[in-house]
Amino acid sequence: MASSIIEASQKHPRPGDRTFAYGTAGVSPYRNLLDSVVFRVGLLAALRSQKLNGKTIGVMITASHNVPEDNGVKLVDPMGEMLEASWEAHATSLANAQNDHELIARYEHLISSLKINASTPAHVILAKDTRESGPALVTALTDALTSVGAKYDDYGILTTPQLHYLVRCLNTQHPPHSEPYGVPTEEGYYKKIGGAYAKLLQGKPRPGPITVDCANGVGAPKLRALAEYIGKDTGILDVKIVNDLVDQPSKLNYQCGADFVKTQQRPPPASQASPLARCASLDGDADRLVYYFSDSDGTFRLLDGDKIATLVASFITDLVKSAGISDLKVGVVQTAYANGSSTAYITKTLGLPVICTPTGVKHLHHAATKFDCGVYFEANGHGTVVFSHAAHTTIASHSPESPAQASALENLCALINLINEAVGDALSDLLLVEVILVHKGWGPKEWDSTYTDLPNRLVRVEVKDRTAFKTTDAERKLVEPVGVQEKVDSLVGKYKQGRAFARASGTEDAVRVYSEAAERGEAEELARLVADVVVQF
Ligand SMILES: CC(=O)N[C@H]1[C@@H](OP(=O)(O)O)O[C@H](CO)[C@@H](O)[C@@H]1O
Ligand SMILES: [Mg+2]
Repeated sequence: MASSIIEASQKHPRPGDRTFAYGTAGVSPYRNLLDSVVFRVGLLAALRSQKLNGKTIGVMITASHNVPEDNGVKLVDPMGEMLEASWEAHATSLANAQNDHELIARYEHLISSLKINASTPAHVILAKDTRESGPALVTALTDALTSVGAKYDDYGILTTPQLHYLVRCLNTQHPPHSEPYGVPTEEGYYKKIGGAYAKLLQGKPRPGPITVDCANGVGAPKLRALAEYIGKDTGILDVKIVNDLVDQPSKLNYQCGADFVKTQQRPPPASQASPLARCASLDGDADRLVYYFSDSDGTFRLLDGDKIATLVASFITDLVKSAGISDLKVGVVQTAYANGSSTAYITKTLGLPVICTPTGVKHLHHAATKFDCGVYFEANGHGTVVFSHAAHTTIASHSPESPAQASALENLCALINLINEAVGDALSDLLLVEVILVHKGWGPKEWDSTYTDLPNRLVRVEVKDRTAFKTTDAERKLVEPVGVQEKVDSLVGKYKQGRAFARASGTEDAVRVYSEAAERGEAEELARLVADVVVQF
């Protein structure tokens, strides 16, 4: 084994003195440096599969919303979740081995310390987004898998959530799973969520046209395929796709996409919709979604992950109640970046519990499993709903006592099929929002008016050493460097409805400062002052 790994690894040498880290979004984003990392992540994927008795592990090659020249890689665990946190360090360890000798030593150390039976057959599935560097990185990955004798299936170009879906389907085909999550094919994905969407819209008015900005990425062909599956003639998914230049890789995420819209607080130039028309943007690998529209007076209105979370949580709460089910706990999970107004709306108006976790969907996902119906979204539009085992069995075995309850129950079952429980999924979330707006009889303005966002500001601060910034309380308070938090607190105290925090980014070499206040000018000022404090330290 060692000799075949070395022989393959020699084709994917480690570049100079770079240090890689497996973090919030896998190893990402890196430019031209990822070949050896992907090779080594491939070795780890096979080990992960062997450790879990041959369960299928996913490898996705993408750098999401980042610039086209970057790329990244992440692993998907058997139920479609992010790689278990304790294994991130193993990925980092293999990625940073200085030479092949050290690589083999670390690989063999993992086998012995994790008690892996090296003769267990491994199975890995892989996919990539539309980046130009994708095919070469797939070669690095498959070279690694071949060198350790792992079986693999290459699914070509997919959205990140489609790969998560496939992993979950493949690992739920047999007992102890009572039924497979779905058919493990791309078509099976469209059939499952498209079918649930059509069911939820039966007898309802059509949603009307929606403009979807696909960030010039993989979302464009996949949304088109989904719309085709749902059927043009049914007229229930009338999408106008913009930013679909998939054959021009340099356009990926350029002046478009969910991250552009959220951070710039403006529509992508290519998305020209009339006032009050629904618009949405996906990111480069289609796991984030934001909505927006322009008001009658032309003002841009953003409906971000917080607005999606509140919409979904309120709909599920109503549906559970209408179905006559009383013992399911619905809750929402957010991060510190959630707008304070959304948190107040969830607790006070919707009467639901909220959990705040550190940034990164793996934290949110995990916390959401504490509820029967756990709705989680990052403000940037990445999120989904997870249903507990109890929720699945209660809903499946519930006997309705009236036609109204029966219809609510049917909708609840269809809703579960519409939602991608494995991971936040822009295509599934898009259909989900469309369904809810139809059921509520709302346009984007009614949805937007549920609560008013507090003016806020997010700034990126360059510092010498971001690791000096250590936080507690779901990243809302700094414990190091000592003394910074007191300064932040005294600034925040001066602003009406003021809130601010600073934390080291997990994906970029910077500290992020977030602020909110009652007035726009105050939020801006607060962010600036907190950023000054950060720079001083
Ligand atoms: C403020 C913000 O949007 N942070 C993003 C960003 O994390 P940072 O740790 O802030 O760099 O990238 C993560 C991965 O995509 C995403 O989960 C997170 O929400
Ligand atoms: Mg993404």
